[in-house]
Amino acid sequence: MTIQEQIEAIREELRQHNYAYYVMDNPTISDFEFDAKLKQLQALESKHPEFFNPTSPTNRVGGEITKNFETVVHEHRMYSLDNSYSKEDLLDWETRLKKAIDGPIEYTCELKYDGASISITYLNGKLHKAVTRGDGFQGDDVTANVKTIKSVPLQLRGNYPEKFDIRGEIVLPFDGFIKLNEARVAQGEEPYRNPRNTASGTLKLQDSAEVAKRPLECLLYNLTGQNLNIQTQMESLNKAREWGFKVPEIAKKASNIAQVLDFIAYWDTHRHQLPYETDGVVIKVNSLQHQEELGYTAKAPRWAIAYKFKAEQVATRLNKITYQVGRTGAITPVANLQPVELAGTTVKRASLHNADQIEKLDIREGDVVFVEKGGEIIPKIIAVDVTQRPQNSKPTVYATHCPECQTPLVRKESEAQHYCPNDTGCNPQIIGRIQHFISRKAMDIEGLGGETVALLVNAGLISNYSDLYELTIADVLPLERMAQKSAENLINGIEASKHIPFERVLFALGIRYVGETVAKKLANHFKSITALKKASVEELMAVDEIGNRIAESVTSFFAEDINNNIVERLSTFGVQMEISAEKRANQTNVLAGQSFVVSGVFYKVTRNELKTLIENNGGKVASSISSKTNFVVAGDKMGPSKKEKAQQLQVPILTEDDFLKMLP
Ligand SMILES: NC(=O)c1ccc[n+]([C@@H]2O[C@H](COP(=O)([O-])OP(=O)(O)OC[C@H]3O[C@@H](n4cnc5c(N)ncnc54)[C@H](O)[C@@H]3O)[C@@H](O)[C@H]2O)c1
Ligand SMILES: [Zn+2]
Repeated sequence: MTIQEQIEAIREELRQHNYAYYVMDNPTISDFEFDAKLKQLQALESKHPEFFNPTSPTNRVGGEITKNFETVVHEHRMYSLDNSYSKEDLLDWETRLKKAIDGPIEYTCELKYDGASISITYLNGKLHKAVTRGDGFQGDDVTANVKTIKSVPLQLRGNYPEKFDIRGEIVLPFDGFIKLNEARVAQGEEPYRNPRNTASGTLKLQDSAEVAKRPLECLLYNLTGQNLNIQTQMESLNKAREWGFKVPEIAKKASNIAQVLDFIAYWDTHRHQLPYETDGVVIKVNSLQHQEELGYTAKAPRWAIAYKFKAEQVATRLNKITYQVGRTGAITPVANLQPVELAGTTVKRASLHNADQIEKLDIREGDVVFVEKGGEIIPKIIAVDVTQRPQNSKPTVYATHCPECQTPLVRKESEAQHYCPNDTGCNPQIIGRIQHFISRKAMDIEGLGGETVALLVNAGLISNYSDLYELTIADVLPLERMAQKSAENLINGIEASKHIPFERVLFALGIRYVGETVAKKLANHFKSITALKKASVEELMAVDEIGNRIAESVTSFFAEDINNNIVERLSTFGVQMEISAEKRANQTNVLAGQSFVVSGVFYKVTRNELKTLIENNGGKVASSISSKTNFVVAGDKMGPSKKEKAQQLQVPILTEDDFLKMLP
């Protein structure tokens, strides 16, 4: 390969990774590997300036726009940041600054929040538009989604300029990320990999109601605009905070690189106590006058630099690989480690994901492994120190049988995970399913906890959730730590759950891939378990947002006699197996197959009521106008760009009254 071909090959590879990372939110290599490749390219390009190309990943912001949202051109470009990894890098930067600026330079140090960049325009104190960074020149209009974030003000306070852009990072704090993943795992889905990609993926969901359920945060760090009458970066942070934005109080002024290094050293360890992910420090020249003099390169401001924290790593011994069985029978391999301190916690276990991962890294029991806590919450093994491998070491043979019930494991062709197929006879699956059934978002049975479920199963009192409804006080009294009062509470709690609405019962059944939202959709569409049971894969897939995977999972659930028997028993005990008469009275299918976009301010009903009306009558609500939109319901103050788009695509525009007449 010639040097030119080599350069082109790395450029192409990096473009692919940029696409996977920014557009698909599903990177296939680690950031560390990505940065190393980018550095390699930078080195080659600077040695061979004759092969300069303005579209090289070294000269461009990595993101792209998608086709799912309206494209908006940024009035002020959005840049990336140059990276530094050492004191030397920072001193080099300072030297470059001093060549351009006379006199003392003041810095601000801020944390580098790890999420997705956003630019929000405010007009006369009102949120006007929120746009992703995209390729830096233009991005996706995700206003509807950003408006669901509670910490983003829709109306500002105090003395704000008439027009400005504010930039920041949309992040998903750790606790929200963990809860989201617990819910996914409980539904038999693969957990999300890290908060950053999840935040970015959430921002690009089409359904803003779904976005509203995820606890995103928006942390702001930059004001951009004309005549803002602000002199320094520090002042802009303070102003933004006054106007009502969420601006972390962590930022600090520094008058030299030594003070910058103190800030870095402090946060390198203390950042682990923050509720959200950070991956470095951003150092900016404080004076906006100086910033203007320094300007920008093709990709980044010269007046700022990011210092990246090293992901913390330690070496420790892997004592044993064990296998866990989840509620849905999914098998997760777990590395049991020699306990070791990492990023402020003691790590004893690390996730091994699946068989492919173990094979790829050739991870073996007895190996010394490198464990990293990067973007992921659960530490992971990134490499094996083969030089320390014991002489008698043998490659890992992945479990062939369920560790709990000894049934041979199965693996579907397109899936990475192995499963124990013995769903009715495998203890953790039996217990897990009942635990899911009684959980807060499902049947919410008061007085019954996960541990008691395990006790009941192990005592042979129940073997599936329908058995709960036959329990008596006398049955449960002999259990460990069970008194008369708690036994009564338990039985009353089970009795009360007979009033839980059908959509939650459907979720409680624990059909794989049928989470809360899907259960609601299916319940509203089919209205009863009898109708749902009869539905074919095609009929299921005709429901909005129900794909093949869910449809097949539902039909195979009802193909099992044992499941039908359990459902039948629940029904005879009085558990709700259809939507309530009251709900049914408010529902029709007159808008079936029609897609609506709602825009503006309404008088007879609120915007949310309008959306509910559309959905209850079988219609679909979308957030942006496309060729698939059947009607736009326009209230007062509908945005001019929406109006234009509707006219351009010849989508009929209805008034509030026009729409209400469509309903029975
Ligand atoms: N694994 C992969 O395949 C892959 C692919 C592409 C990019 N990446 C990773 O993405 C990163 C590069 O992405 P990038 O171009 O967005 O650069 P970046 O994330 O390193 O830095 C720029 C961004 O930092 C953000 N930021 C956070 N806090 C800030 C603050 N206080 N002040 C100013 N900006 C702040 C801004 O959104 C800004 O756009 C690298 O870490 C790279 O490893 C990974
Ligand atoms: Zn099993």
